[in-house]
Amino acid sequence: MEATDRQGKICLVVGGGGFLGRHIVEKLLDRGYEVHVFDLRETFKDDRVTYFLGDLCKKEDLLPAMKDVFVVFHCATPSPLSNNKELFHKVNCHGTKTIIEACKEAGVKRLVLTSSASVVYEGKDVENGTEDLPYACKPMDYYTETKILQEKIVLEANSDDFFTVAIRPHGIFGPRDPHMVPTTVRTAKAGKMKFKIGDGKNIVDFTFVENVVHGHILAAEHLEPGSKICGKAYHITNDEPIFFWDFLSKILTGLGYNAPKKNLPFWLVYIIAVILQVICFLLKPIKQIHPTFTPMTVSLAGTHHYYSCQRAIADMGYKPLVNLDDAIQKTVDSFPELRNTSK
Ligand SMILES: NC(=O)C1=CN([C@@H]2O[C@H](COP(=O)(O)OP(=O)(O)OC[C@H]3O[C@@H](n4cnc5c(N)ncnc54)[C@H](O)[C@@H]3O)[C@@H](O)[C@H]2O)C=CC1
Ligand SMILES: CC(C)=CCC[C@@H](C)[C@H]1CC[C@H]2C3=C(CC[C@]12C)[C@@]1(C)CCC(=O)C[C@@H]1CC3
Repeated sequence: MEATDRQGKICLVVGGGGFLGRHIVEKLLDRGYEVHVFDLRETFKDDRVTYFLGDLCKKEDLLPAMKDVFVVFHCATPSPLSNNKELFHKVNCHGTKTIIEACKEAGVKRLVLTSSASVVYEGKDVENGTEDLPYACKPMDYYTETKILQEKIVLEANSDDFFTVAIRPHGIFGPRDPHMVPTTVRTAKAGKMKFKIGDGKNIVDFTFVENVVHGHILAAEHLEPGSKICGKAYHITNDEPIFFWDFLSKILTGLGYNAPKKNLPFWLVYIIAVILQVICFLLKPIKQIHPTFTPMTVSLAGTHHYYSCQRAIADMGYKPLVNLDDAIQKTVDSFPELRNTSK
């Protein structure tokens, strides 16, 4: 899309106050779009942005933000590492249906959903997985369960006059990441990152946030009547699968922490995670506990899960803008507050 074509076009980023959302906002502004943000919380101020505070589950909150909007980016979610079944279903399922209703009522024609490559993951190895893989029959957590339902809702809404597409990133990291890097450092500081889970040879995709943003904007600019991307899902990765524990080690050593050297059997850690999950369930009426090591996170740490992005390359001309080594360095440099000062 030419620069002149973008002028006057309004993009709405639902969840634009979050990690990925704010990076999408910044890139849209750089490319000359007018940008609205819709979020529960105002996490930043920018005179170029019109910020709407509200709950995406309420159509009356959404409609004012949708006036004259060219495309909606929906990247809102409750925190993926929480375990609130009701909230996940409310926001990711009911909320997404509400966004679609509001789009149609406001005359918005385009919706780009941030889905997740994890919609096909159920704790077993996925090696160079394509978008044709079936959805997970037994999702490992409520987050994944609702991301599957959410993607189905959005892709099924695609029609001759309402164009939808789902972007499936995997393992997003980068500046202002609230999940990956802070959790890794917190786990290391707690002395729980001394061991690799499994043999340390499981290969995984980690995707730099700027590449995820690039995939989203490419999709929005290809989302036209008759386009082959309409109603489809696309993996967006760095296209550089890496040993999971090599990636974490680069992040940890880059921030001055020791990388795990020894190995623990995968099955042993997984059984401990299951026992922890049962204990947390029994304690729920007394105290909400969110352990870092859950069956899901342990599986992610001990199995292969990397995906082919050939469909995005072929259909949208996607190409990662930042390679993994540069991305890791940019990320480490962006977290001075997480650096190990005790060495
Ligand atoms: N972080 C990762 O590694 C991956 C994330 N994703 C997807 O990327 C998207 C963005 O994720 P992150 O930026 O990491 O999450 P985040 O937690 O940083 O941002 C989510 C935003 O959604 C907003 N939100 C939540 N409920 C809302 C509601 N009811 N109304 C309005 N706003 C609401 C939050 O306030 C927050 O600003 C999500 O859809 C997630 O499923 C997909 C693959 C990997
Ligand atoms: C074992 C351990 C404590 C590792 C520290 C890193 C983890 C916090 C991340 C490693 C893989 C990440 C991941 C996600 C969240 C953070 C990790 C578990 C997601 C679940 C985030 C939301 C998604 O859509 C899928 C991601 C898969 C990878």
